[in-house]
Amino acid sequence: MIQQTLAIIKPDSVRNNYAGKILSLIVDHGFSIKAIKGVHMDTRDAQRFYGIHTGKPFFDKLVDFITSGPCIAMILEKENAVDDFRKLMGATDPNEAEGGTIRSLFAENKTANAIHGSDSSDNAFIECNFFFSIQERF
Ligand SMILES: Nc1ncnc2c1ncn2[C@@H]1O[C@H](COP(=O)(O)OP(=O)(O)OP(=O)(O)O)[C@@H](O)[C@H]1O
Repeated sequence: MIQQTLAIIKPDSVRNNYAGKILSLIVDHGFSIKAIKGVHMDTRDAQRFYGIHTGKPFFDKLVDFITSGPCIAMILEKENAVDDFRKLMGATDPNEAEGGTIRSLFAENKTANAIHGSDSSDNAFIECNFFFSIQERF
């Protein structure tokens, strides 16, 4: 089934000049970039985007990090996009990420971990609409 997912190249990747390499990996793995834009989230945006993690011990650090610089937000499309992109990202902690994944190659640590991808098709729809106005539901 063709799906869309929301990806964010996080501020550490932009700062480290890894965005181009990450975009190439994404395209080489068969994802079409349907929409793309630079975003610099403020604290309110970040608290809303990561609302599900409110109250967790890492929440404030996560909000500080994601607002620390510009990101690149994208809608990616392909067959089975949500799960396939999670595989391409690798585990949240780069020390546990499988070789060849974006996080194994480019993440610094569990907070500065290079990339975000939606974790379900329902969340993909919500997250794509957070950054872009989309009509069609995949
Ligand atoms: N135990 C933790 N310590 C520090 N940061 C964490 C921890 N767990 C999650 N995070 C941060 O919160 C983000 C969202 O957590 P989540 O569990 O949704 O991870 P993920 O699905 O692998 O990553 P993402 O949502 O960014 O795609 C993670 O990417 C990471 O930066």
